[in-house]
Amino acid sequence: MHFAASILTADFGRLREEIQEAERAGVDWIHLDVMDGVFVPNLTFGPILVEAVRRVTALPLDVHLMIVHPERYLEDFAHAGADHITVHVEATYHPHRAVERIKDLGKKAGLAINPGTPLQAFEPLLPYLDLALLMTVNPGFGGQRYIPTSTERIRGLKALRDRLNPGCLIEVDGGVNARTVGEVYQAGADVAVVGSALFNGRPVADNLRALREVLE
Ligand SMILES: O=C(CO)[C@H](O)[C@H](O)COP(=O)(O)O
Ligand SMILES: [Fe+2]
Repeated sequence: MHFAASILTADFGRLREEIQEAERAGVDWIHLDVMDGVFVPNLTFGPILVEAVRRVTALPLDVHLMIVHPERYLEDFAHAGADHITVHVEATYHPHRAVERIKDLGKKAGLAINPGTPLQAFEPLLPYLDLALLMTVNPGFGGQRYIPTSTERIRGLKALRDRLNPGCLIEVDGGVNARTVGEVYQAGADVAVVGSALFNGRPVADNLRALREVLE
């Protein structure tokens, strides 16, 4: 399983050090949570920060857009250095158009769904996706508890993915920690986003090792 480190709960006053520590610890991707205060009840950052992070790491930048009408900003995030761009199916009238635009920009395209959205929302678009992101908390904040019914949804998504697009990665986001990572992995996740279980004041390497030990 791959780990995408979400910087949402990192110390932004020492973001360079936090990211470089995560890179040395062996995380696979850096996950950037973009929030607009409309789609979710929180505000974070935009392309300027993605560009700054691009300058401090060579790891793939996995940009999770929690913003309404994300098509307005796809080009900006692509130019800022995003490698993967994920939009929410609930945030746009035209998710297929957004996914095609991301691929035209030369980036890997992801589609995300909220915990309250039926899995079937993935069905028409799965053949076009590089990433299918399943939210396992309500988007907006780090450090929330994993919603237990998500595990069955991961299994369902894996069945859909295996049938419609075996090359698409299943990414799970929210509440992944040493207590939940085993069940997320067994249910079929390829990538786990981890925020507060990695950036919490303790060394990132120790935190990542604790997650990997569960999987062994
Ligand atoms: O998209 C997100 C929240 O909307 C974050 O990626 C997610 O919450 C990660 O943080 P944690 O691992 O602490 O749950
Ligand atoms: Fe996220």
